Amino acid sequence: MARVRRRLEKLKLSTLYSFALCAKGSTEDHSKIGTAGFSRVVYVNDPDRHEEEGFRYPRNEVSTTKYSLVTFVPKSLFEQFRRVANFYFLVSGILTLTPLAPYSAVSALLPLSVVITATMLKEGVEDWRRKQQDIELNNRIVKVHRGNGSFEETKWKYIKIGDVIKVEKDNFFPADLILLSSNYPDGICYVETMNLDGETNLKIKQALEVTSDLQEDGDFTNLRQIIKCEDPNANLYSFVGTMDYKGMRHPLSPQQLLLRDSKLRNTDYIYGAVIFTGHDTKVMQNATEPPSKRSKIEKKMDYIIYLLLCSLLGIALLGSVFFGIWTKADLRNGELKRWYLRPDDSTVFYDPKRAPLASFCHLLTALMLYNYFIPISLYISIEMVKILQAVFINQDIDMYDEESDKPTHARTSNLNEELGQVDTILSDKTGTLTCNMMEFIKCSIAGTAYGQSVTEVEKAMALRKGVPLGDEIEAGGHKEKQIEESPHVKGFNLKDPRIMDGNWIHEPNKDVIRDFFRLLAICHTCIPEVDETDKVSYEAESPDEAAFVIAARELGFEFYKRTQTSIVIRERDPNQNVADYQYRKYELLNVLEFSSSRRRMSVIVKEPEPEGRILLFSKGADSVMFTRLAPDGRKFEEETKRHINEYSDSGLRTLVLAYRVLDEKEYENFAEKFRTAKISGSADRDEQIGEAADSIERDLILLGATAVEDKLQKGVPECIDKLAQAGIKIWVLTGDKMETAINIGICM
Ligand SMILES: Nc1ncnc2c1ncn2[C@@H]1O[C@H](COP(=O)(O)OP(=O)(O)OP(=O)(O)O)[C@@H](O)[C@H]1O
Ligand SMILES: [Mg+2]
Repeated sequence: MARVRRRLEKLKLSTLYSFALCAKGSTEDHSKIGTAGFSRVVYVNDPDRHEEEGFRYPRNEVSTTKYSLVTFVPKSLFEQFRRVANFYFLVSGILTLTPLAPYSAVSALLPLSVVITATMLKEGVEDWRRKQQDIELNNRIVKVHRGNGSFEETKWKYIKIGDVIKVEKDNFFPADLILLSSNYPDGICYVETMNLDGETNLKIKQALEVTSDLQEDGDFTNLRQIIKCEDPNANLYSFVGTMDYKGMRHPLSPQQLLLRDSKLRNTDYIYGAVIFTGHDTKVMQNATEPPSKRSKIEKKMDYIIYLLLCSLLGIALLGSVFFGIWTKADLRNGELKRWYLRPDDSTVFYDPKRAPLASFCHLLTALMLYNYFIPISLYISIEMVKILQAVFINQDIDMYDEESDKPTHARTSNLNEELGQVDTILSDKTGTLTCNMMEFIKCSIAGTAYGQSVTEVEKAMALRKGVPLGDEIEAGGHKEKQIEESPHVKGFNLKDPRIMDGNWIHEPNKDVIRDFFRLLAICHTCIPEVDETDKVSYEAESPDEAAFVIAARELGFEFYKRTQTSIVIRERDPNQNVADYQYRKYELLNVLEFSSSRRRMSVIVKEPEPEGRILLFSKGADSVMFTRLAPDGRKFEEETKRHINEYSDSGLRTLVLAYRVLDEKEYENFAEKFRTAKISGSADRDEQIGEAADSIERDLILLGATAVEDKLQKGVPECIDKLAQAGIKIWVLTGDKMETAINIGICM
């Protein structure tokens, strides 16, 4: 559900682009920078100055408990007496203190206090556990700069705004930080945000180029920076701010923001400046007080108790009325026919005129006498049943996963019975139902379809139609030979002798094929990692993009190196020895980042000499890309569209690739507009950036389309089948093309 919520949030934030990896120096012309809306000022490496200047920021100590020592008793008592029955027992308990009580007050108040104490104890224990967690968290250790380049181990709770801290591999960030540098020369680091959004793929963050050379402890001795940024808010995916450093103002984006509760991975260490602490951090801003969940049964129970209460009142009322009438008659006649009804032989009631009063007092007594109607142990026994149910659930061997050695875990026993009442399941698709391991399986280049592998959806459909999965199956509208499974590279399953092993050079449209794979090798935000044997692997935020760079590598266009201002690709000469490489260094001018609302991303690069052209490479959803083609860039439009439809019918995720050559003048115009938009602090900054990007991503020339498969996880179809048999509806959320989604749905 958290992921679903995040996604809805993502949709809402659709206009917030973050053009973070923008490569060109953005430091010029800082007179234009506005800082409207940036009320938070952080003096980096000078934490004491905030107080002197009158800025009050919270401490980094956090508390997630519901109660404190002082509030525990009143607050939890209040919670207890919000339950109807408990409140009723309280009232009737108080009444037993009066002389009207038919029994001693102890016998009414004792059981009530036992019930209340037991429940309060349970609350207290749960809250104590939370407190222990907080204490553990607040006392974790991190290295903080204490002047003269020395970093001292300090407890998390003592961290202040403006501190420079050093976080080491596999540790959590103690507060929200601005990344200053890492052990990598280009200032990148990898972050796992599982605690924030449940995603397991690593995210890449990158420091500003001006700070990324602060590589050693000693470099921080005289460091002075002023960061101005937005106020604390709960939005995990947006951040704007500026950093004044070395006499220049630089824009900050989510790319430099490291969030509390995320974890540093695959990076030895990073240096960061603290900008939000404690309850100001984004993750704490997101934490709402856990609502006390009430199951349907509990709500129904309240109704039943009201009903019982009404009957009780009815019975007591009826009894009292007759008591009044008969008593009056008896007293008047002086007969003692109904001796058992006669009021006490006291002066107050022993008078026929006082019969109504006697009757009223009888009502109160009756209410106390009959209160066993409402069982006081009701809540307790239901609580016990639920605890037992939770124990059974935890021990259920059918719900134990051998692979990960994990049993089920009932985190809250309040809602057990609700499990049987579920009628709709909302689920995320990518990564939840599917493996999130993209495989490049087909592509359409210059109107020709390549790739003969068979997708899961095609197999499922063939099976459904009763077509044997033999030599030939109908796939993608034309007959294809099914090729034997051979061990293949992870992320790459394109099988087509026409383009493999450098054979693409003999294809009629070889120039388009070359541009297609160059685009795949350049237009993305992946980071390469070269090992000792010169083998390249990739880290990517988006698994789709990882599949693209792997495909490009397998076909001889290896994305080899990325700096903030360049991309190097290593091309294998198709005519020559495999070991022969040609290095092509592209100057990276701008990255127009992907966002869910733009549904596309672009990269602007300058080719190496002799061509030296400025190129815009773009990839995105067919719905946005086809409308952006130039009239003379639509040569392969029809075939490509047809192939895309076939791919989506096979349940593949498709993207359209296109490019454009920019002339110098046009680029300069754009670059100026884009730069101004990026460093502006004004409210419509994002629109300005969007507009600038929009103005250049036009008149594109179509190259082709890619098709990537994301297999369903093991057991998903069976599980969904079982759920469907139980009459449970399933809603799946995805950003895929509709046809792809439908076909995967059918496959499920
Ligand atoms: N890296 C990318 N570059 C360009 N376009 C992309 C990229 N990733 C996705 N798209 C396009 O943008 C559309 C929306 O993608 P988005 O990633 O926002 O969907 P999503 O909500 O994440 O769904 P899913 O979880 O299935 O990926 C996709 O249909 C795709 O066509
Ligand atoms: Mg996606």
